[in-house]
Formats: sequence, C-alpha cells, structure tokens
Amino acid sequence: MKVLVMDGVSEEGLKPLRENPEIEVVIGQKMTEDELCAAISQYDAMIVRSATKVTAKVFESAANLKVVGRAGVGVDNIDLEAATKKGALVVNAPDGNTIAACEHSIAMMLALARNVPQAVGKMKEKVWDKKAFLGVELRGKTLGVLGLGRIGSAVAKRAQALEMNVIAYDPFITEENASRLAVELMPLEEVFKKSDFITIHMPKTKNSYHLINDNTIAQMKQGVRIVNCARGGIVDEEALYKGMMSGKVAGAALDVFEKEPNLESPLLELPNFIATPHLGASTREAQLNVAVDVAEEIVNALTGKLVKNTVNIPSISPKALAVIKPYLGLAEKLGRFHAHLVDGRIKKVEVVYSGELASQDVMPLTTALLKGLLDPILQESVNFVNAPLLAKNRGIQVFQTTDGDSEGYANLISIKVYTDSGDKCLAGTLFGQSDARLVMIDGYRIDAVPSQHMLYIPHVDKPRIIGPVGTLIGEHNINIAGMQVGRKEIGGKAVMILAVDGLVPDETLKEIAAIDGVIEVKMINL
Ligand SMILES: NC(=O)c1ccc[n+]([C@@H]2O[C@H](COP(=O)([O-])OP(=O)(O)OC[C@H]3O[C@@H](n4cnc5c(N)ncnc54)[C@H](O)[C@@H]3O)[C@@H](O)[C@H]2O)c1
Ligand SMILES: O=C(O)[C@H](O)COP(=O)(O)O
Repeated sequence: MKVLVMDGVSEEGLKPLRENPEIEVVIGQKMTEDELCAAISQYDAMIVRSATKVTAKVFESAANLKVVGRAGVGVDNIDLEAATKKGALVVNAPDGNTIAACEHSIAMMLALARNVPQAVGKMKEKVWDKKAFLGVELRGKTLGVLGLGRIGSAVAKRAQALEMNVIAYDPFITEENASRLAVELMPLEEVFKKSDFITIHMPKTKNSYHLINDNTIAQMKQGVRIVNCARGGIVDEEALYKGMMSGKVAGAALDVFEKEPNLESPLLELPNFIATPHLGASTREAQLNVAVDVAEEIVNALTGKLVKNTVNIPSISPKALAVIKPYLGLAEKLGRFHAHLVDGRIKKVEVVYSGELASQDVMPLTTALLKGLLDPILQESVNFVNAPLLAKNRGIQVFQTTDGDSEGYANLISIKVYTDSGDKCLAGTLFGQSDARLVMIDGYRIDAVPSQHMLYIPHVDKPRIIGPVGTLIGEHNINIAGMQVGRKEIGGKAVMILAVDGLVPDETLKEIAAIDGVIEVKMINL
C-alpha cells in the first residue's frame, strides 16, 4: 500500500507508517491540482496539512484512495462531500496542536498589546524609539472568546492566569462546561459590546464565514483588539481594514487569511496590524504529535482496525464497537439478501433493533445494512463511508428505531424495504457471538443459516413441490446444503429457503419457476 505525504509533515511522526512492511511512504513535493490528479491514482492513502487542496477533482481521479489524513485540525482544504461520495475516509488529528495554537494566540494577544513586532522592527532598523510604542495591559481587561472548544478553553485558562475577565460565545457548548472553566457564556452581541480583546477559535463554516464584518465591528467597543488564529475567512479582511482605519479597532493580529499565502493584503500596511504566516500549529511538539496521530490512524484505516478521529463518518467508542461488532456481518448479510429480494425502485428502508441491541449505538449496523443492500444494486463501489450518502442521493429514506420486543430472541435485526412494487421484510439474529440466522422472511418464521448461495422460493403449500425443485437442482450436480420451509397455514402460501453449494443456472431457475405451485424463484448470493 502506498501513502503520499504532502506539506512537510514531520518525518519523525511518520514512524507508525514506516514500521509497517506493507506500507510504502512517498514524500510528495508541492503539486498543482492537475499534477495531483495525475499522481493520486497510485496511492491508497494521503496525508496533508492545510496547504494541499484535496478537491472534488482530485477525489474523482483517486481510483485507489481509501483514506485522507489531515495532520492537524481544520479540514476545510478537503472536499468532504467528494471524499464521502468516493468512499474515502477522512481522519484528522484534533488534539495534537491545541497547545501550540493556544500559545500562539496568547503570544499574538501580548504582542498586540505591547507592540512587540513593531518595536523589534525598529530595533532591527537600528532605531531606539521609546515613545512610539505605548501599550496596554491585559490585566483587568475583558477577553471575548469566540468558540470555546479545545483551543478556546485553553486560551481562556491562560487568559484567566493573566487576570483577564473571560467571557465567551459558543452556541454549541453547555453552560456547565463553560462554568467549569469559570467563563460566562453570552450572546454574540454582548460579547462584542463588552470585550476589550476578541480571540477567535471556531471552525470556518457557513455560519462563521465573515462573522467579523462591518456590522459586527460596529457593535464592538471603541479600541477593541482582535486576534484570529483559527481560520481565514471568519474575519472579513476588508471590514477589518475599514475598522482599523476608522480607529474603532485599535489593533489586530491574524495568523490566518481568507486566501493563503497572502502577502498582498492592505492590512499589512497598517502599523497596528501584526501577522504570522499560519504558524499556529508550528511547534516541534505539535507537528510530532499530529504526524504520529494521523500516521497511526492511516495504519488503522488501511489494516481494517478501529479509526477514532473520523471526520466524514461518525466515530464510535471502542467499548461500543466491541458490543456491536459481531452483528456487523449479520446486518450486511440482511441488507445483501434484501437486495436480491426487492424488485423496483427502493423508496424507504426501515430497520428495527430489538433485544440487547435496543440499548446500543446501532448506527454502524444500519450503515453495514445499507452497504449490503446497495452494493449488489449499484455500479459504483459501496463501502462503510459512502453507503448512507449513496442512499440519500438516491432519495432512499432510512429510518432506524429500537424496540424492546425481540419476539423471544436475545437480539433481533428486522429490515423492511419499500419499493415501487411493494414491500418485503426480513429479520435475523445472532446466536452466541457468531452464529447468524435468518429467522423471518415476509412474515414467515424460518431458521436458516445465511450462506453464500441461497434460493428463495415462495410457493403454494401443497405436495409435489419440494421434490421436483430438489431433482432439478440435483440434475445440475449442485449440492443442496440445507433447506427450510416456513408456512402460516396448511394449504396457504409458504416460503422455501435452500442453501446450495454453487450458482444455479438461469435456465434451471426458469424451470423451477415453471413447477406448478411455485410463485417465484430468486437466487441470492451473499
Ligand atoms: N492557526 C493554526 O495553525 C490553527 C491550529 C489549530 C487549529 N486551528 C483552528 O482553530 C479552530 C479551533 O480549533 P479547536 O481544535 O479548538 O476546535 P474545537 O472543535 O475543539 O472547537 C471549536 C469550537 O467552536 C464552536 N463553534 C462552532 N461554530 C461556531 C460558531 N458559529 N460560533 C461560535 N462557536 C462556534 C464549537 O462549538 C466548538 O466548541 C479551528 O478553526 C481550527 O481549524 C488553527
Ligand atoms: O487546522 C490546523 O490544524 C491548523 O490550521 C494547522 O494548519 P497547518 O498544519 O497547515 O499548519
């Protein structure tokens, strides 16, 4: 397996990849989008920082790409929708650079308050200017933290140690979390109104794009100082320029820009503006941390082990995974069985988990089930990453519920698929840790081991059906490994499930379908 490593990711941190004999590491040089598109098909995985843009076009050219690792937090340089559509997993390393980014934010705030970069610049010009750089103290000032996550919280703690009064805006965290940090959560307008310093620590999203704009700057305190070490684009740089020119904003420090690299910004001309070239995560410690974290995740992803920091699919705790893992195969088989049963366009899938599964995080089982259901139907490759998106893109509604009543089984997965031409249901259970059984098909109780090749034959419950079916299959030298018949009442409709040791030819299927009393014949390949 080949892994392409871009953007100068720490060599030392690539050890987990280098130590795996099945993995070849290729260090890539800066490439254009077209160059990357031409190269990417030979790679199974790729690691990037923020410089390389992994666009939809790159994913389209990536025939073998299974996983993209971001050695860092922000994934706005990776087209997540295209990754998911392609079935490529995206993982990041969210914890490794928290302290680096936090310390850089504090450094920027102090540098801003005391004009450190400007004064250093003068010294380097051999000018001893003691009068031009009258600063302000942080003690007693109010710091507004926008985004109280990993970095925002770490900044808040350090700002409190500098005796600042810390308030925050973060609509996605609880009051309890904020009060544990002794930080008061407030509406955004309040934070703008009260803050002497504002520091930004949220991701760039549709909601946060240009959050700092003409209108919001107008709501701020006269003489506010703004620090952004999160993402370019959260601050509207034109509005900031105007705010600084008018004197409303006394100073600003940016580590990140809407367009990077950026040496053309008019902001750079302003004496009270300071900037660094996206250095927030650039410490030896952070780079080692994120490289190790992401390299380990890539090894796990390529070798089929649990991956923690997934960005485009929900991750699951190892404890929860251990409980549901034995059911993944059963769920996928139920989906795959169903794919052969249904005729017509699938409109809706309902899955009910009962018994001991009712209290578990069963989302991965539904994903496995969708993978099994869609894989035999679709041309494109279906996997655990893209199965839910493929279902959504095809307008298939998926409902997942739990139910305490497992009809006497310790656990039960029931799936009902609605199509243009009606609906069909199927249920399965697991005896012990690995003994899967189909226990219900279209309301008929059965007890069949899901095997590689099976025949599903609904028929009228009358003599001279089972024998002729067996004879026809035997004539083709195909062994019948097992048979189950389910019926509700004597002489009514019944279903026959046969496990066979090979594919039954289409001609024979037609002959079976012609037997008097046979309603339908379907070959099921699991
Ligand atoms: N400059 C750098 O080199 C550097 C380094 C690391 C991280 N970062 C960036 O810093 C930012 C924060 O990283 P983190 O690890 O703390 O992330 P995090 O996910 O731990 O925290 C982000 C917080 O922002 C909040 N949030 C999301 N949308 C918001 C909105 N519209 N308004 C207010 N709050 C909102 C979330 O609830 C969360 O608490 C990210 O943008 C990341 O990419 C930059
Ligand atoms: O999101 C991040 O982790 C930071 O912005 C760091 O980006 P970098 O790896 O390009 O320095």
